[in-house]
Amino acid sequence: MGSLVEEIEGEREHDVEETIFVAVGKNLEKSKTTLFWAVNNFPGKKICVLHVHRPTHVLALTKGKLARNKLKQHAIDAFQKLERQKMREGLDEYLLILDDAGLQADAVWIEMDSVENGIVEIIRQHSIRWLVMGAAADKCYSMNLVELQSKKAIFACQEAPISCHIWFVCKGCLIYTRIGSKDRTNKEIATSSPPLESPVRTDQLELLPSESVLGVRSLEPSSCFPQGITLLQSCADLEENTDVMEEKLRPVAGYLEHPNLPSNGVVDTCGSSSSQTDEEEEYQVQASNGTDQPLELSGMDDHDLNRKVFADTVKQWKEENDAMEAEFQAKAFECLHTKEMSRRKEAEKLLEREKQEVQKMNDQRNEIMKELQMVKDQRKVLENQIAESEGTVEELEEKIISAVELLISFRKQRDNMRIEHENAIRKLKDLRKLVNGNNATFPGTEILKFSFLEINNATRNFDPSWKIGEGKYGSVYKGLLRHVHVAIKMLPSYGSQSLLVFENEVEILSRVRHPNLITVIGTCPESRSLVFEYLKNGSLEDRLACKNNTPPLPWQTRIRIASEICSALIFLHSNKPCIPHGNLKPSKVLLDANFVSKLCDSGIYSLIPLGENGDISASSCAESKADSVYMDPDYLENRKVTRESDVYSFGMILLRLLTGRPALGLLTDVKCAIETENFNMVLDRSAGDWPLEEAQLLAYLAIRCCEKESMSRPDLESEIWTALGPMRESSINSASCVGAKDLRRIPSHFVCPVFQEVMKDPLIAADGFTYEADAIRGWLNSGHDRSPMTNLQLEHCNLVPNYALLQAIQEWQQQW
Ligand SMILES: Nc1ncnc2c1ncn2[C@@H]1O[C@H](COP(=O)(O)OP(=O)(O)OP(=O)(O)O)[C@@H](O)[C@H]1O
Repeated sequence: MGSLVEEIEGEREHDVEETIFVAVGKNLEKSKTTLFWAVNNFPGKKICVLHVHRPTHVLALTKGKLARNKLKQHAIDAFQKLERQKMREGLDEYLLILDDAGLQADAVWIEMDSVENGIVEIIRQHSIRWLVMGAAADKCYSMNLVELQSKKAIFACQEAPISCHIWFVCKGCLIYTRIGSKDRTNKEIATSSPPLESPVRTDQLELLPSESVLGVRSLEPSSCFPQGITLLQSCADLEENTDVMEEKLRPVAGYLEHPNLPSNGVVDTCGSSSSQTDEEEEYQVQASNGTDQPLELSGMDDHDLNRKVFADTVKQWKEENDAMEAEFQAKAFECLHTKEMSRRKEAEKLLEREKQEVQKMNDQRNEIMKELQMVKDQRKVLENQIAESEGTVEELEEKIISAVELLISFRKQRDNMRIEHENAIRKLKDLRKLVNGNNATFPGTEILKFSFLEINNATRNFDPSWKIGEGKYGSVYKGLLRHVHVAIKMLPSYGSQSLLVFENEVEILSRVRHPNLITVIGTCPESRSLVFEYLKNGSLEDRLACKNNTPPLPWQTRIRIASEICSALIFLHSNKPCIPHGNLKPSKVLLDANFVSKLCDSGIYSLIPLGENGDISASSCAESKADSVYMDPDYLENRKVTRESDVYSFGMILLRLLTGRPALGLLTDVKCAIETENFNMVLDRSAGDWPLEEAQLLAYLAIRCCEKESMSRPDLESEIWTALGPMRESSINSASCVGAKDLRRIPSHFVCPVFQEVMKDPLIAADGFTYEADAIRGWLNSGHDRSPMTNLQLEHCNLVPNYALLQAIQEWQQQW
C-alpha cells in the first residue's frame, strides 16, 4: 500500500467528493461526540478526521460499518496511539486512517499560525466538500446551544470555500448547517444566506422525546447532502448524554410509547420496528419524507394517535424547514437576479464600448484601405515611370555609345590635328629662321614652355596662399619654377582662340623687350598661362596705398616711375605694329627689388578670346568702377584699344603719383585745385617736399592727357617725355633727397636674372648669360643641363667669372 496522502490525492476526483471530513480538536471528549455524530449520520461513507489542534493533522476513517462502541474504542485507541507516536517520533503532521483493517498514518498538512485558518486552508487545498465540526468553544459546550459560539466555527462558516457544506455540531446535536454548493448558482445562494441570522436549527428536534429522536433515522447521506439538512442523532450520543436528554425528551416521551418498538428502540425506515441481529446494528429512524400516507384518525388507539401526531409534527417541521429553505433560495435568487441585472447592464455597456471600438477599427480599416488603394495607384504610376525610364535609359545608353564612338573619332582627329599643328609650328619656325636670318638663333627669342605639371608644382597645387592677385584676365599665382621666383598668370581658357594663335601671340609679346616691360619667361599652352619674372615690391597701386604698412614712395621715385612708364609706352607704341597697352593703371605697374617699374600685361588683350562682336569677351570687360576711371572714355564707348587710350590712362597715373589720392573724382579735384591756385593742397605730402613748379607742370600735362577729345591729348614722346626727362635727371641728382641712393637706376645687366639682385660674383654660363655664382651653381648642381633663360641645352657646365662686369658693378656702387 502506497502513501495514504497519495491515496487520498489519487482519489480526490471521486472519493474526496464523497468523503465526510470531521474537524476534531484537542478536547477529546468534545471531539468524540462530533466524530460519533458524523459516523452515526453517514453510515457507509468514508469519514476522514481533521485533527485541527496545532499542529494540524488529518485522520481518515474509511467506510465500514463499525459498531459505534467498537468505533469509539477504535478512534480513542487511534488518537492515543497517534499521540504516543507523535511524542515518540516527533511527528508534527500526519494522516491517520481508521478502517476495518487497522490504522495507518501519514503526514499531509503543515502547521498554520491559527487553527481556523488551518481548517479553511485544508478545505481549500483538498477541495473538501462535506465537513462536520464543533459549533461551540469549550466554555460554551452545551446541548442548549442555539447558535455558533466558537470563533473557529464562525470563521469557517464565513471563510470556508462556498463549495463546502458544513454541519456545526455540539454535544452530538446539529446546531447549524452552512449549505455548500458546487455550482455557481448554489454558491450564490450559500454566500447570500446570512449564516447566523437564520440558522437551520435543530432545537426543535432537541425538544422531541428521546425515543422519538432515536426513531428518526437519517436519510441516506448521499441523498441528503444537497439539501444540507440532516437531523441525526446517534444512540451513542444519547447514551453519552442520557441525563440531559432525558430532561429534554420527557415532555414528548409519552407520544413515542409504541408497542412495536423493540427494546433497543430502533425503528426502521418504513416505520416498522425491526430487530437486527448484527451486533454492530445502528438505530435509525427516518422522518416522514412526505411520501408517507396520512394516518387515519378513526379507529386509532392512543398509541397510533401519538405516532400520527409525531409524524404530523415531523412532517410540519419538514415543511416549515422546506419553506424556510425556499425563502432563502428566493432571497438568494432575488439577490442573484439583481446582481445579474447589474452584470447584464455592465455587459451591455461593455458591448456598446466594444461596438464603438469595432466601429472605430472599421473606420481605421477603411482609411487604411483607402491609403492602400492610393499606394497601389502610386505604385502603378511608379511602375509606369520605371518602365518609361528604362526605355529612356536604353536610349541614353545608345546615345552614350554613339557619343563615345564620336569621342574616339574626335580624339583621332585631335591627334591628327596636333600632329598637323606641330608640323605647322615647325614650318613656321623654319620660315622665321629664314626671314630673320641669323637673328633667329639669338638666344631669348624662343619662349620657354612649361608643362601643366610644372605649373601645378610651382604653385603648390594652386595653393590659395600663393595667389597674389585676381584680375579680369585671370588669377595670378606666385611660384617657384626651376629655382626661379615667377608670377604665373592663368588666362581664361574659354573662347575660340586656337592654341596656335595663342602661342603665336605669346611669342610676339615675349619678343617685345624693354627694361620697363615685365619679362615673359615662358608659357604653359596646356593651361593657357603666362610665366613672368616675379617683382618683389608688388604693384604701384599697393605702394601708393602703403599696403602692408610699406613706406610711402618719395617724390623722386614717383617722378622716375612716371618717366619709366612713359619710356615703356613710347617703346610699345613705336613697335610695328603698334602695341597699345590697353589696360594701363597703377596695378599694372610693378616694382622690382630696386623700385624699378615694369609694365605688365601690355598687349595681353590680344591673348584673350574675342566675343561675338569681335570685342574682348564680356566677362573680361567687366571693369570695376575704380578701374574704369583709368579708361579712356573713347575706349569705354567703342572698345577699341588705341595709343591715345594709353595716354589717357598715363595722365590718370600721373595724377595719382602726384596726389596719392584715389582715382575716383581725382581729375576734377586737381583741375579745381589748379584753378583755385591751391595745387599744393592736393599734392601728396607723404612723398616729401615736391619741387612745386615741376609738380604743377606734371599736373598740367596729366590734365591734358585726360582730355576727352583724344586728339587734344599730348604726344608721349615729343611733349611728355621732353618734360619728364629733365625732371627725372634732377630728381636723381637731388642730393638732399633721403634715400636717394636707393632711387638710382640699376643697370639691368648688373642684376642676376635668377636672383633678381645686383650680382656680387657674376659668372658666365655656356648660354652666354651672366648669373650670380650661387644661383647658377645651384641650378647646375640640381641636375639641370639646360639654360635657365633659354631652356636650350647647355654645351658644357663650365662657368667663367665675368671680371669686366664685376668691375663695372663695383665702380657703379662706389659712385653712390
Ligand atoms: N610679375 C608679378 N610680380 C609680382 N606681382 C605681380 C606680378 N604680376 C601680377 N602681380 C600682382 O598681381 C596683382 C593682380 O594682377 P592682375 O594684372 O592680374 O590684376 P589687376 O591688375 O588687379 O586687374 P585686371 O587685370 O583685372 O585689370 C597685381 O596687382 C600685382 O600685385
